[in-house]
Amino acid sequence: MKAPVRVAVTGAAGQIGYALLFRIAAGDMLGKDQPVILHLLEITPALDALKGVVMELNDCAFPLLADVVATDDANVAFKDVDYALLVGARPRGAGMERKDLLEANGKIFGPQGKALNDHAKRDVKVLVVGNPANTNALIAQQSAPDLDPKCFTAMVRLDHNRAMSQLAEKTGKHNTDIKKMIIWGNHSSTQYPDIHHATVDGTAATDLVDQAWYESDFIPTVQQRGAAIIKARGASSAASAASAAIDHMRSWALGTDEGNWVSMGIPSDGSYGIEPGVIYGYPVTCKDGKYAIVQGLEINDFSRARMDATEQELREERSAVEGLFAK
Ligand SMILES: NC(=O)c1ccc[n+]([C@@H]2O[C@H](COP(=O)([O-])OP(=O)(O)OC[C@H]3O[C@@H](n4cnc5c(N)ncnc54)[C@H](O)[C@@H]3O)[C@@H](O)[C@H]2O)c1
Ligand SMILES: O=C(O)C[C@H](O)C(=O)O
Repeated sequence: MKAPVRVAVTGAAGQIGYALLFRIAAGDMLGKDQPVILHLLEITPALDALKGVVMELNDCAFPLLADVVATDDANVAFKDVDYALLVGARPRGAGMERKDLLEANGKIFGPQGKALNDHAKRDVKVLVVGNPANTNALIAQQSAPDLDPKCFTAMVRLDHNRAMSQLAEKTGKHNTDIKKMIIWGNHSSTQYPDIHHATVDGTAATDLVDQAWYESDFIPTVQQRGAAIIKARGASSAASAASAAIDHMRSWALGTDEGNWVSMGIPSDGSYGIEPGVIYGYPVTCKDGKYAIVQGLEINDFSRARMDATEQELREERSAVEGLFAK
């Protein structure tokens, strides 16, 4: 049996937390041979609710769950952690854009970035889920000067999965037939779901669907899917968000499949002409616990305009939060 690894989850008593913890403890994220110690962070008023979640985790008698730490202190929650899923943040309501949450949520991520800087393992893998995820990840990263910026990522995997599901439905195929989907940019309504490199059961996706459907149906459906779920459910996505978080971390830790890639929000290194530093959705392959941007893809004018628009939004969000980077 492997030695246990430490996995921090913030907002552990929230909706996504409730859909996430039990799957991590069951081995869905890091494998059925990897014991985990869960470190659960909540705000003080939610500690009673968190106690109930811990009771339920214990009641599952998971073979892989080695221990649980439940706390309202980020310094305790991030002590020696190998993985950190930063979920704890307010969700948006109907009629809001995710960036409207920056004021309420941005201030959470400076102190948490600093606590990760001071206490986490030096190769910690951080996934920010709390919205607006890309810019919150930037705040955390900028507040952790002693950690490699590559430790910090934001979730666009839910968008990636949504895009695969839409394309599968349209072409009458299964999700598993879709390869090489891309979500470029921000987890927001400017994100650019790009099918120019995608294949469906080995055939180029662009040969199977027409431009009108791509432009006027597929792209807006994927961009607006979060809002559509809020409208239908009266609450933001939770189980699908938790599932995407599991997928993101599993790909990063255990690797991507040969001949395929996934989308991750990562600090831009300037690839594809994107402003260095902003946390931008890119196609990546993962191996040995590291991700690498897929290079050399041909970008046409249609894609370029959309990649630039979502980059512009990320630059604007960055300008709005520079005061929130913790020293
Ligand atoms: N990136 C994505 O694809 C994606 C998808 C779905 C939801 N989200 C976002 O995830 C976040 C959480 O959603 P939810 O539905 O679980 O919300 P929720 O309100 O059900 O739960 C959030 C939890 O976070 C806790 N919390 C608040 N501040 C905290 C802090 N400083 N430290 C620790 N915990 C804190 C709250 O007490 C609450 O229990 C929201 O911002 C939502 O918009 C992102
Ligand atoms: O849309 C939201 O606010 C929640 C989440 O980011 C989603 O995409 O479902």
